[in-house]
Amino acid sequence: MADDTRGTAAIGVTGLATMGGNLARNLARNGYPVAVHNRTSARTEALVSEHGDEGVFVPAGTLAELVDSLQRPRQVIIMVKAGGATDAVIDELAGLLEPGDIILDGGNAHFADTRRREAALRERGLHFVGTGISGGEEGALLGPSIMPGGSVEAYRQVGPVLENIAAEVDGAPCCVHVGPDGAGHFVKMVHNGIEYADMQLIAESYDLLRAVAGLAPAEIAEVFRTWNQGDLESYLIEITAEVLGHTDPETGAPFVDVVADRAEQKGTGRWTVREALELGDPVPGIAEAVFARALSGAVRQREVCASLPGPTEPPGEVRSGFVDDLREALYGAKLAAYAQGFSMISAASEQYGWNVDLAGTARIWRGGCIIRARFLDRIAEAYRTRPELLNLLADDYFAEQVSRSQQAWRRVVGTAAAAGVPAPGLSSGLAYYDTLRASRLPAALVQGLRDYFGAHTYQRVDRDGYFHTLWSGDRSETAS
Ligand SMILES: NC(=O)C1=CN([C@@H]2O[C@H](COP(=O)(O)OP(=O)(O)OC[C@H]3O[C@@H](n4cnc5c(N)ncnc54)[C@H](OP(=O)(O)O)[C@@H]3O)[C@@H](O)[C@H]2O)C=CC1
Ligand SMILES: O=C(CO)[C@H](O)[C@H](O)COP(=O)(O)O
Repeated sequence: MADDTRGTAAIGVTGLATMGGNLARNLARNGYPVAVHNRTSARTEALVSEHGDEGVFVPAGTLAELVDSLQRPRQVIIMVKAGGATDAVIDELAGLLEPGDIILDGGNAHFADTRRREAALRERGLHFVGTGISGGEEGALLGPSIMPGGSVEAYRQVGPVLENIAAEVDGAPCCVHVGPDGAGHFVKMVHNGIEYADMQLIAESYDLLRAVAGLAPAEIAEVFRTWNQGDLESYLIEITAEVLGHTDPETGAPFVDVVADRAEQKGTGRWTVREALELGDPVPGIAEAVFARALSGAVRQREVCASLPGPTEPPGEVRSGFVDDLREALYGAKLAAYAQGFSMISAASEQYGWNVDLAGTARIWRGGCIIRARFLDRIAEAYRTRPELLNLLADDYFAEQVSRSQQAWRRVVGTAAAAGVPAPGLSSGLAYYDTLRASRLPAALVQGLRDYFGAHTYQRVDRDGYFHTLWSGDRSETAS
């Protein structure tokens, strides 16, 4: 296919489904002649026939043709299914490329796979740039948020292209070199974890507005539209209003009522929680969101438990101000979820020596990506002024914000419990906040119990060292 165009394309894209096809168009629209390839060539042909007038496309029937059509050093973006498919494409490409060429994986790869791939390709003289890309179909076309990892040298070459096709906020591209090897995919994984938490909190708020305040979906859409004018302004709040305002054309029912109430997941939320457990850095809001999806899909368990009793006292009159309280609770819980995500990135950065710039991360999430939100400006500012900030909620601005919200947040969690409406995200966010601010935690008792049954020892508040009480003896204390 590509004989007459050999060596003419600036960059190649293989994998032309939703994301890769639109990313290729984005490159072409920005003036880059782009070589395009897909395992099933019908996709390549469709892309060129439908969008060939948007720029210069060089169709390739095979990966060898794709590589042949690229200027040196070659740059190839892979946008295929994560996992085995990505390995298969990398293996084939690596055999076709030369030292100094760059492979960029823009799929949702696990960062550990990216570390392995980067090390293996480095041995062969190839650069591997594991890159988080967020923004879905529209973002890929109009400007996503781009989170590239890999070496500084590779970024020097491919970075300007990525910055040109990324979303822009205040004149700055939503793309920054996140750090070496798997840093880009790690940051994208956490982005998705926050995405899970954020959507769960929004869903709980919708549920409360419906079950407690008695509003209809179209009315709730209006509430979200109003909320989107203030501190909560974000892409997810904006599209919540769209989805809730939509009516099923077939039945005339609210769209949200004809969709099965079982949330699916591809895995990045689960990965986030698993990695947080490994790092020992807690992300309860993200974990609750992952578990809430799993529980929604536990259909048989839900069936056998469906007749269990709910609150025996009828819910009282809905307080005036409940909707405002809920806005505050949602805001506070969202801040807690973002605080957890940033803390986790910071922990991984230390563990793997990535030196991730948290302010830069917040900046590139301000546009293009699914979790873009007005308050990311403030998060960027918080980490810019205090890069060593241990928890976002300890930043002066966010401490003030959350202290404004917390009383309403408590009322909402209490109302949800009294009404029997599950609110795991809102509740766990509040527990996270209260745990962080507690002067003394019951972890002391946990330590005592561990020592009682397993001689696991404990530390004391009044002197250094580890101690054990002879629980089944005379209960004297020994230093260990
Ligand atoms: N969809 C989204 O909103 C987002 C997706 N991503 C990530 O981007 C990547 C692409 O996503 P998306 O566009 O949705 O596409 P899919 O994840 O649905 O993957 C489909 C693409 O992968 C190709 N493919 C699958 N198996 C193989 C294989 N063994 N060898 C070669 N090619 C293969 C398909 O080729 P064929 O046409 O021949 O089947 C097709 O081009 C994924 O890693 C995804 O996780 C990232 C951000 C957002
Ligand atoms: O990467 C994304 C956006 O940033 C995808 O939309 C995300 O993978 C969706 O995940 P899931 O299917 O698990 O909800």
